[in-house]
Amino acid sequence: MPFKKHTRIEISKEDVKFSAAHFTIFSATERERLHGHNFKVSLLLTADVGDNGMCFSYVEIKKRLRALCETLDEYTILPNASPYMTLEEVDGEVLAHFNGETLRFLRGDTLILPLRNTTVEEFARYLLEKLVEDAPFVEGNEISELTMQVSSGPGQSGSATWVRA
Ligand SMILES: Nc1nc2c(c(=O)[nH]1)N=C([C@H](O)[C@H](O)COP(=O)(O)OP(=O)(O)OP(=O)(O)O)CN2
Repeated sequence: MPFKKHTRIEISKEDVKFSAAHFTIFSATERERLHGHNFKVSLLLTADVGDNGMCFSYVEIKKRLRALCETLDEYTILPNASPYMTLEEVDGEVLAHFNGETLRFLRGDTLILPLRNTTVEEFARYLLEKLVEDAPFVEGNEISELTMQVSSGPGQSGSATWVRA
């Protein structure tokens, strides 16, 4: 029976992470208070194994994951696609309007991302989409599946998966 051999590479290193402040919005009227996490980022990758017994050096993956984490590190992260909150930038501040109140943040401390919420599942989707944008990396290494996982603490995480069509 014909079959194709794949290998799975997992990168799950303590220093592949980003520290950020956020608050999860649960409904039009309910949210958490602002708080922070060290969000840990892991990647599970499926690719073909070459005749040299390797798919490709996972150093390349770690380099990209660390670079992606650096873009999110040490910010208050706000979603600009929330169904319940609107953002506006005024005089060097970001004003977040939610449920009749306004939260104010210094623009320089804030990262506004195309997310619906600042949840682990949305962070995972965002980071996966950023990684897959690197077509030479994905195409060049015959990667067939990628699963990006983001954890807000031990025992809780969200993930997003991309499968080659
Ligand atoms: N589906 C999701 N639900 C929740 C998320 C999320 O990202 N996706 N996030 C939160 C909160 O932001 C919070 O940071 C995590 O919730 P909490 O359980 O309070 O986290 P702790 O690290 O304090 O875990 P403990 O079990 O309380 O130690 C909520 N929901």
